[in-house]
Amino acid sequence: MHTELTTAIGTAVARVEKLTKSYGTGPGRVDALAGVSIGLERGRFTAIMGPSGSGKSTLMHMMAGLDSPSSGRVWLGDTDITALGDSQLTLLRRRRVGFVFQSFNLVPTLDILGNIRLPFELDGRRPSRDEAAWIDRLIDSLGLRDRLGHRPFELSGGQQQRVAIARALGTQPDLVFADEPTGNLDSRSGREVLSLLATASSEFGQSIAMVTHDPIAASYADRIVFLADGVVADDRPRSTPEQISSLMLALERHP
Ligand SMILES: Nc1ncnc2c1ncn2[C@@H]1O[C@H](COP(=O)(O)OP(=O)(O)OP(=O)(O)O)[C@@H](O)[C@H]1O
Repeated sequence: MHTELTTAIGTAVARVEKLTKSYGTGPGRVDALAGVSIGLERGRFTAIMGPSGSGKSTLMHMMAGLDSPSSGRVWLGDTDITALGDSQLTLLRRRRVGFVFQSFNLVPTLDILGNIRLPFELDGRRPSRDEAAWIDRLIDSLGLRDRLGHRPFELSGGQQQRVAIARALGTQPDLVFADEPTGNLDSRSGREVLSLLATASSEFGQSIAMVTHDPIAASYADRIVFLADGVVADDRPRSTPEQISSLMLALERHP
């Protein structure tokens, strides 16, 4: 039993146990998460799906240390992040977590290279030689080489999201959280971004957790965790968009 538990912790890049989050009190109380226990495997691309209001963003915020749960525990690697204070959480997010948002969240006054290097700047250090080589490789594989001196507003949405991906992958974080990363993109740029995320995981072993309600986006993931009403309603290996759509429809009809 003890060995099994140790193994489970060793292979999970992140883990939540009996996680609950409630907003408000009394009759107006909303139980956004009502007892979620899951582990995300290291090096895998996991999608978190579910109808609107099912608790996806809440779960992501708890796992990324952006908000604290009402009860339960969250581990990133073997760090119990529910035990950390604000300044420790800030450092953890900066060093061990990467973020890709629907709205790109690039800094408009910095050029593309400045945006990609921002996590290092915030950490008060320059990339090491190996990290600089890795960033260089990302710049080429994301097709950003001839854009480095441009500002974000000069780039298309798809290009901006590629910058955000380079920024998130640059520090080789334990886990990259992607929140509806294709929500603001046309379908072609969206597919490109999804392929890049899938490649980051399959080729470079980057662990990724993506929140989405798009079955096509979720079909790029190795695993799909379905939430409904704040609990895990289903948990599937890689599936087709059609299979994912019918599961979503069933959840929306019979939550
Ligand atoms: N700050 C808050 N105050 C009150 N209620 C909240 C707050 N944040 C979320 N909720 C509620 O918690 C529940 C889960 O919200 P959450 O944003 O996690 O869902 P979601 O699955 O991400 O939805 P969507 O797909 O629409 O973004 C919803 O009922 C929501 O209204």
